[in-house]
Amino acid sequence: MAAIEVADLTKEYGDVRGVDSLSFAVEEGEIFGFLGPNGAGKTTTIRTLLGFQSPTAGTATVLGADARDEAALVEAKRRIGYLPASPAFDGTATGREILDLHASIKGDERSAELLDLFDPPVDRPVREYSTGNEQKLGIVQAFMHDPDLVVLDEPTSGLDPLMQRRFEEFVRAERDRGVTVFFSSHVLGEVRRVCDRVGVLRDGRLVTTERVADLLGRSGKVVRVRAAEALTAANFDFAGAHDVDVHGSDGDAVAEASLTYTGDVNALLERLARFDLVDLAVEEAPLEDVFMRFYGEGVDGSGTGTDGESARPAAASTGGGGSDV
Ligand SMILES: Nc1ncnc2c1ncn2[C@@H]1O[C@H](COP(=O)(O)OP(=O)(O)OP(=O)(O)O)[C@@H](O)[C@H]1O
Repeated sequence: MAAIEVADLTKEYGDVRGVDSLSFAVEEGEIFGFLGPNGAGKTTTIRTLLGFQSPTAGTATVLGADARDEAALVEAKRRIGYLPASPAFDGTATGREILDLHASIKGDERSAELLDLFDPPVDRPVREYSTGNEQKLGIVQAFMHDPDLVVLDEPTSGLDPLMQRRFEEFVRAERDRGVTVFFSSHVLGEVRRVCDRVGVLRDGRLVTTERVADLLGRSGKVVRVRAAEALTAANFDFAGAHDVDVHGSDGDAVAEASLTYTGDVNALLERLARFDLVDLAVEEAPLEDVFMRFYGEGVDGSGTGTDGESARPAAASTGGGGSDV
């Protein structure tokens, strides 16, 4: 049985479409990343899954419980951990009081261990917490009753890089213990390091669900060439070469070129062997480029779009920079 099953799920807020006919499943014991630009419908999906709002159409089950069946969901939630996008803790309570309350409702198998790891200042009232500390308290709360399924809405927003890495290691270790983790994220580096599979949402619709390894494998390699001779774009006019960029031609002692390559690597080496090479680097395509193809306008969702250039304006509109989108 899948830990989460969503079939034709639609949620409308009056005239506003939250999500539209989503169908996907999250298998037990996997880490599933849920990605999409602002307003794509990630939080809507999560809130509908957990029964905080009812779907307009379609079905969702979590640990076998129908999200519309309150009694079944209450039972299932004992085995579910949840970190909302903006945890709304009672600001007057201390972190410890909040965890104690959670323990009285869902149990406490491991808060001591989690507090050692994430270390929010539990003796202070939450209104004095920084955003990151609030997030750390939320992570402790989500995992302290040792749930089978954990649903996390942007769990690392506000965490410093050290804590982000600690969280990533922790989540992978949880997966290795058999815990299912479903989390939404904008941080592609994190998704790449942590997730087994991803679902990509855009405008309320699922553009793809795919294994991260397959996504990267299919997206090709970034190839950088330095040669002790003039190069022109025509030198790279062969099957599998895209986005060719050549610097330095006649008159320069060394010319450089970069391209994205999606073909057979032996054929690439055969081609490159014709040049007097000074240096060669073949790297995995950055996940940013891969996702921009899905996020960008006019991509059909088949996952085979390769026009990274036309997708870039949409990248800017997501407000992200660096590894965030
Ligand atoms: N309570 C609501 N009432 C009306 N519209 C809503 C409500 N909640 C969400 N929406 C709309 O539904 C769409 C999806 O929003 P949602 O918050 O699910 O996106 P998201 O992917 O989580 O975005 P973000 O990355 O910014 O958190 C948006 O158009 C949003 O404006």
